[in-house]
Amino acid sequence: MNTNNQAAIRFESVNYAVDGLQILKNITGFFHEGKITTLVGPSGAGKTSLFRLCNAMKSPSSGEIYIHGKPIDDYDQVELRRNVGIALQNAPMIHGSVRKNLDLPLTLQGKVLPKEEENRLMNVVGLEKDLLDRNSKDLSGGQRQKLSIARTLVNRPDILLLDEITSSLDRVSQQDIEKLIRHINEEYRTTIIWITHNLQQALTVGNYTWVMMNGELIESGKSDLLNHPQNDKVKRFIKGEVE
Ligand SMILES: Nc1ncnc2c1ncn2[C@@H]1O[C@H](COP(=O)(O)OP(=O)(O)OP(=O)(O)O)[C@@H](O)[C@H]1O
Repeated sequence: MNTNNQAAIRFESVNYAVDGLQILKNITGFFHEGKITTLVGPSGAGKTSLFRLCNAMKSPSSGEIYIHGKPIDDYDQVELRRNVGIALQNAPMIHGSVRKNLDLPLTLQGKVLPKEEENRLMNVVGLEKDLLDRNSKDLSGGQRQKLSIARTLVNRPDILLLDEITSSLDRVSQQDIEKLIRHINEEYRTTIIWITHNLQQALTVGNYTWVMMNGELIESGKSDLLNHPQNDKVKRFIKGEVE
């Protein structure tokens, strides 16, 4: 298998330890370019830690990570953070208007986001442009999450890391966000890696899945593996016997 051509991110024997505690253990695997891969596993499995390595917030203790075939250390940090966007569970906002929050990635670079681009991004995520002048604290949970995704898209990342972005939302907003992420994936061919605790969501939105437990990548493949896991630990996790 030629993994280089297909891999947006590739891990080769990656270990990650903090203060002698082994958090990620010998991770080898890759995330398919242009596809949606979900990352599932019990609490504390190491999913968020893996994300921190993907955008170089942290470095592995040993092993190699490649982004589009190039070692992660060969990227300029700023370039890497633009290519690899991240959206978080609680969609953290700065004080002030929706516009101020949307423009933030460019403001931080001393640049201005053109009005047309603001309107386009609001439209992509399905937010009315009238909301731009509202205070971000007045948005609903679903709207905040859409704004957080729009803000991530400002830098046109080709890889998007999503950490539990729907877990605090009601069912309708959750489905709305799922639709939006599928749209972004199809329209821009963005590679999506999505941490979720919702196995049904992993089955419906993901093309592929990684199951992590206790710092290890236990099973990976097409999402359907969640219906027919091979590994006994994964079987127990799916039955809800491991939280
Ligand atoms: N900086 C750190 N110092 C010490 N321990 C850490 C640090 N970061 C993570 N850990 C530990 O590493 C393990 C994996 O944490 P991580 O947050 O990556 O798991 P997770 O799968 O994302 O969990 P959850 O689903 O609950 O968010 C946990 O036991 C956590 O306590």
